[in-house]
Amino acid sequence: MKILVPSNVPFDLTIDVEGVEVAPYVMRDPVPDEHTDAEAIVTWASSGTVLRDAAARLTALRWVQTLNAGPDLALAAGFGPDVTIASGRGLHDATVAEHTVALLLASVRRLDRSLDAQRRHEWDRALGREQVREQEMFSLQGRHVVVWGFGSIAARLTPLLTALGARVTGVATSDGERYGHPVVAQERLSEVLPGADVLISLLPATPGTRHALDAQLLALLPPHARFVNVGRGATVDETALVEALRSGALAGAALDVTESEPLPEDSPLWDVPNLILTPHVAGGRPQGAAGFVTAQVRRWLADGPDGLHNVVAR
Ligand SMILES: NC(=O)C1=CN([C@@H]2O[C@H](COP(=O)(O)OP(=O)(O)OC[C@H]3O[C@@H](n4cnc5c(N)ncnc54)[C@H](O)[C@@H]3O)[C@@H](O)[C@H]2O)C=CC1
Ligand SMILES: O=C(O)C(=O)CO
Repeated sequence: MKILVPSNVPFDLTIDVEGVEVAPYVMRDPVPDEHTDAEAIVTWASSGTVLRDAAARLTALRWVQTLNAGPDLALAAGFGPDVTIASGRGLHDATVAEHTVALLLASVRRLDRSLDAQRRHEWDRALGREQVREQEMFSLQGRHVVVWGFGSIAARLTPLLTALGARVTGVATSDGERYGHPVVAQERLSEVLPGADVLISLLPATPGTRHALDAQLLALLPPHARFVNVGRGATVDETALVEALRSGALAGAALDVTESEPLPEDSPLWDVPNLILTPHVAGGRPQGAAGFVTAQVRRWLADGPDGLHNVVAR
């Protein structure tokens, strides 16, 4: 079996399995002609162009292993029906969960205002006084946090939130349990949101989640609430979000992801005062990628597509 593995990633991706030829390629460049007979390819944060090139030229391809938790780019690349796509679900749980907590605390403690004041060399005690106003700053102790798109990352995030004293309601595609946590179906979101202090979205980008958070749902959140998005930007109607933040219908938001990335220079999101932005950095590098891919290769050799974990398309 021949598997294409990127040679220019800043983490260990050594795959050493008997009977497997590892063919290196440079991520962001087209796959070299001598390796277009590969049966499998490992990708990480690859651009759509490279993935589409692979989809068009790798005629023997049967398996795409992305190291991203979100499979959206690989799914959109147009791989044929004989190609199994598996995601890197689980490889980013710790970093994304911690970044989510960082964004949430930054928003509820109005860290953005303190940092602005620091840059101006101002000791802004008004912030301390505003702490007593519910709208501005609050503690997570006893608060209700709704986590929408409850999966692997949410399972890692939940104990961090409960350690801060928050109560977590998970929302998924159907009622039941995910990773040992009870979850409610997305149809019940409108019942849950009026009692939420925080809404965190970890929704993947799928045709069904486009602009899932719209003006109607935003209007259900109480005015002191915060919204944090670490899933995908396309799941939010950004025009409605900006309107809710500017009108005071929503006290604050923190986003690691936006519908267009990089965020266009003329986007209104840059200048909304109660909005914190980080440039899609929650995930960073996958943790334990070499061990994960090696295990996936062994599963593939033993059972083919049926053996793979994290299959998102087949
Ligand atoms: N900002 C960043 O750097 C990163 C962002 N991500 C994003 O986080 C997402 C989640 O990652 P994981 O937890 O690993 O994925 P996961 O697949 O374990 O969990 C996603 C959950 O969302 C649920 N879901 C899908 N559509 C839904 C809907 N309409 N309503 C309610 N629930 C719905 C799924 O059933 C699943 O339980 C990824 O798809 C990716 O877009 C992931 C890693 C890094
Ligand atoms: O893994 C993902 O899906 C990410 O967004 C990381 O960049």
